[in-house]
Parts: sequence; C-alpha cells; structure tokens
Amino acid sequence: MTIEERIQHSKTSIFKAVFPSTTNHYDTLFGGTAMHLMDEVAFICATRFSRKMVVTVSSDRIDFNKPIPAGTIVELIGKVNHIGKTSLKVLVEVYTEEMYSESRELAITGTFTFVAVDDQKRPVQILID
Ligand SMILES: CCCCCCCCCCCCCCCC(=O)SCCNC(=O)CCNC(=O)[C@H](O)C(C)(C)COP(=O)(O)OP(=O)(O)OC[C@H]1O[C@@H](n2cnc3c(N)ncnc32)[C@H](O)[C@@H]1OP(=O)(O)O
Repeated sequence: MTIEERIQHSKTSIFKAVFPSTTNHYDTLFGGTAMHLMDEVAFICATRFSRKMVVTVSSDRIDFNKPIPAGTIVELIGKVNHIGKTSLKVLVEVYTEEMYSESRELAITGTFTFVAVDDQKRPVQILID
C-alpha cells in the first residue's frame, strides 16, 4: 500500500449524539468532552495508520469555532496529515449536524501528535524503510 493509500484507509470517523450528560451550563457540548473525543478519534486513526502502539505526545492549538448545541449530532474525522520518523500528526475536524435537517457545519479543528513506542515505551519508527 502506498502512503497516500494508507492515509485514506486509516481516515477515521466517529458519530455521537450530543446528550445533556455531555453539555455545560450553556447547553452546548463541554469543551473537555470535545477534546476527549478528538484525542480518541486521533488515537484510533494513528493506530490504524501505523498498526503500532502510539502515545499522545502533544496537541496543537484547538479552535472552537462554533458552539455545538445539545440535541445535535457530531461527526469527528481524523486524518493523518504529517508523518515523521517516530511521530505522526492527525488533523481532527468536528462537524455539528442538526438531527432533523441537512444543516451541517465545521465546529472544531485541532491537531494531535502521536509517537510510536515499543514494549519499553521507547520511540520506534512509524514506517519501516
Ligand atoms: C468518560 C469515559 C472515559 C472512558 C475512557 C476512554 C478513553 C478514550 C480516550 C482514548 C484516547 C486514547 C489516547 C491514548 C494515548 C494516550 O493517552 S497516551 C498517554 C499520554 N501520553 C504519554 O503518557 C506520553 C508521555 N511521553 C513520553 O512517554 C515520551 O515523551 C515519548 C512520547 C515516548 C517521546 O519520548 P522522547 O524522549 O521525547 O522522544 P524523542 O526521541 O525526543 O522524540 C520522538 C518523536 O516525538 C516528537 N516529539 C517529542 N516531543 C514532542 C512534542 N512536545 N510535540 C511534538 N512532537 C514531539 C519528536 O519530534 C520525535 O518525532 P520524529 O522526528 O521521530 O518523528
């Protein structure tokens, strides 16, 4: 498989319904919950790309551009956008969708960096030469 094919193949999507248990006092998705879900989809994407143990080493700036109201659906999409020697970056986009219309918009973006590690938790190469 080429690298581009691996990137496409490992693109990962998760849908969630935004129920009251995940919202704040503004009745919108709690930012910490969004970050948790973003780390999770990014982790799954990085694992599916590398098929190695990976740990989160960093998250770049996260932009909360639109509030995500209770009673909507969110889709989180993770896609590898940079491959280093032992690390890779995953761009995560979070879309909010109304349940009873086709309305959909990009609400949050962020990038997460993962490092592939061995059993001793030492960095190892993402791709074998
Ligand atoms: C409510 C219900 C709850 C249910 C519950 C469910 C939970 C569902 C959540 C799922 C979510 C899953 C997410 C799992 C993932 C973790 O949670 S992992 C836990 C958090 N992360 C950690 O503990 C990692 C701790 N850090 C480390 O162990 C070490 O820093 C590492 C990662 C092994 C790296 O070691 P190091 O000595 O820094 O390595 P070094 O050789 O210097 O650098 C290695 C590479 O990392 C890069 N790097 C190092 N530092 C940085 C940095 N700060 N920024 C960017 N790149 C860096 C280097 O540039 C290098 O890249 P390459 O040039 O090789 O590509």
